[in-house]
Amino acid sequence: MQDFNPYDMAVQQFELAADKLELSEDMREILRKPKRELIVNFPVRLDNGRIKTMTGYRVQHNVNRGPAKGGIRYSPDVTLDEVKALAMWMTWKCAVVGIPYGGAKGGVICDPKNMTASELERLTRRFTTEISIIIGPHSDIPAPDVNTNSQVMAWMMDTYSMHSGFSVPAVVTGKPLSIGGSEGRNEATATGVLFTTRRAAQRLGMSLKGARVSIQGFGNAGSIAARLFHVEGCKIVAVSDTSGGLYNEEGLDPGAVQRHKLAYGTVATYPDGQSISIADVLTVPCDILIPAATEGVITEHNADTIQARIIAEAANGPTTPEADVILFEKGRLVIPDILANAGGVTVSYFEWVQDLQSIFWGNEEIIARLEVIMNKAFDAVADQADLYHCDMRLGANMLAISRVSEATQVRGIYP
Ligand SMILES: NC(=O)C1=CN([C@@H]2O[C@H](COP(=O)(O)OP(=O)(O)OC[C@H]3O[C@@H](n4cnc5c(N)ncnc54)[C@H](O)[C@@H]3O)[C@@H](O)[C@H]2O)C=CC1
Ligand SMILES: O=C(O)CCC(=O)C(=O)O
Repeated sequence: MQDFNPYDMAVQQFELAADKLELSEDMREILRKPKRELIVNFPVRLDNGRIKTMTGYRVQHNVNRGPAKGGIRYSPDVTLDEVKALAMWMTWKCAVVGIPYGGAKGGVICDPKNMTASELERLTRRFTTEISIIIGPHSDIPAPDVNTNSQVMAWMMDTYSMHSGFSVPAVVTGKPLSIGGSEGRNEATATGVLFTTRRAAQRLGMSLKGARVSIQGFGNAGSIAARLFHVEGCKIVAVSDTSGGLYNEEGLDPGAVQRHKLAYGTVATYPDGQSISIADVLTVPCDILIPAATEGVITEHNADTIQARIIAEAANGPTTPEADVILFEKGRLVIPDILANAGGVTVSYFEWVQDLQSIFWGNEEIIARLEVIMNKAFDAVADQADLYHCDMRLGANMLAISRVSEATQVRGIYP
């Protein structure tokens, strides 16, 4: 894993699709690099009175189909190349589900688990000020990602609004409902994973009732997926977080596991299951695997041992191109990240539209609209994959890249 570079991987995936599309070298030159990369170093006062200089990034990959859109992550592991990869994947994701955005992503190198709420608030407010030169409701709209949540979005919205002199709710999505957030956004990523998995299961003639599900990562995407798949009738046989994994072939109660995590900080010590390693969660006997943590976890070293029939990528970039080849040869159906987890950004789009109009929709309407978009995108990607006899990642990337390339072409390139 030492040499793993998410941006190299994203470019490799891009070139595979560009080759298949016979995309011109000129167009590749435009699409392969991010449009803007902002690096900010900024001081944050810690609770002990000391100042720590933090480094953060905001990268806008492409804005030809609309304003840049994408989450902000807080983690000690954030790098510029990771943010560049995530921004590129956002461009393809928005194109594949047909919402009018380009792609962006942001991140701050920090250790949020060892920071107090007031330190995180000061960090967020200062970071927002630093990147306010490129974000805005019509230019670049952040959202939550790893280790950020609706409270962080509220601080971002408030800080941006303080500088504007009036409230600008549409500058971020994933906000609390009380300040212009949307019904359904918190559950949206996992809901989209469920909708696309349902569609995949239908294609395979597989029932979700009683299907065994293993989930890596138990945060926003993973824990809510556990709940929704459980309600769907699936058996959640394994879960994990950074402290370890847990397996129970009879099925875990996601609500009880979540309460345990809230009380003890991890799922790994939940008593009603057998402790397994973080790596084993990917390879336990199951029908559906949901990587919902981080990049580069399914590689040529473990792809062969994955038993799931469907791999629904809630996480961004969990599977390397080498692993994709193995999984395809073994007949595993991978629902690629830019499709499987696009429910999050789709409901973010609904939130932004509602904020701009100051008219708000009910949860039922949100879910119904989301299902239409996810099903349509799934079918388009599956048809593309069938047509080109390739896996769904290549199908999704081809579809997305052709849409972005068409928008770029039609807008014209200044000589
Ligand atoms: N939150 C959202 O709306 C969206 C999130 N995603 C992606 O989903 C993934 C998870 O994001 P969130 O759930 O929002 O983050 P989160 O911060 O709420 O949860 C992340 C979870 O992953 C666990 N984790 C991290 N590294 C791990 C590892 N190596 N092995 C096992 N567990 C590990 C953490 O302990 C935590 O439980 C990320 O790839 C993110 O980019 C994608 C689309 C939207
Ligand atoms: O909701 C959004 O705008 C973006 C969420 C995100 O960062 C992602 O889809 O990876």
